Amino acid sequence: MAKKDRLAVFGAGGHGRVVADAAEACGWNNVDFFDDAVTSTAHGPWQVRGTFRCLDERLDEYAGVIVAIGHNRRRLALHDELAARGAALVSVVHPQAVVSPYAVLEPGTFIAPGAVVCVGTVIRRGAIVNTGATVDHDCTIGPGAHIAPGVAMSGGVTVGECSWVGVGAAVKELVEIGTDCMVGAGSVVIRSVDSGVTVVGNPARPLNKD
Ligand SMILES: CC(=O)SCCNC(=O)CCNC(=O)[C@H](O)C(C)(C)COP(=O)(O)OP(=O)(O)OC[C@H]1O[C@@H](n2cnc3c(N)ncnc32)[C@H](O)[C@@H]1OP(=O)(O)O
Repeated sequence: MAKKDRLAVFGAGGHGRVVADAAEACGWNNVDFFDDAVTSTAHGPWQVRGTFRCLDERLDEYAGVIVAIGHNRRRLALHDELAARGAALVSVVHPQAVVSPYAVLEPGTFIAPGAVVCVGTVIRRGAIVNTGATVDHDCTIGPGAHIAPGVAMSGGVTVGECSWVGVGAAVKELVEIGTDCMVGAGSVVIRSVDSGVTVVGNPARPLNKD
């Protein structure tokens, strides 16, 4: 495998380490972290090279940049800011993910090991399809959305911007999940979900905390 040199990962948390690990597995040489909160320079096998400002000053040194922050809105905002500054935003697809050649991955997406992305599906910028999640045919996963580990998504599902489908959830075909939604862990979504709503359970219903 030809090595690609060098990748900057913004966000030195747990998700960032998963992305760095996958990046090495798919051929990136020299993976560096940047983070505004983490002060230590050693980060497991990797180094934290500085803050967002440091990254901004060194964008020319990186053939690839990806934002790997768990918070969906923040990840998407930083992705867009880096795009405006001319960063070479890339996707990272683990070699043990299966992605149809007839799927579209926009820049800044992360596809984790064991994930499956089927024909006709579009994964918009900054979205995550996490470990072992399956996204079947003709789905649209919105900008900054997160499909958590083990989700089973049927065909033709739409997930809006920055929504989070929780670990192990199942989503019926053609369901539309709005923007900034939260689908609880293990939920079974059989009806569309309005924007901004959290749903849980089987069948999934809005979570009313009153
Ligand atoms: C690599 C990674 O680690 S990726 C991370 C993956 N993690 C996830 O996917 C987490 C998904 N998050 C959840 O499921 C959360 O429980 C949420 C967001 C749905 C709710 O969280 P909170 O707002 O903190 O709700 P809270 O814990 O207070 O629970 C409120 C009520 O909802 C219930 N509830 C919470 N989550 C669920 C769920 N997934 N399914 C069914 N009921 C649930 C609780 O039992 C509680 O009910 P009660 O009032 O009768 O006791």
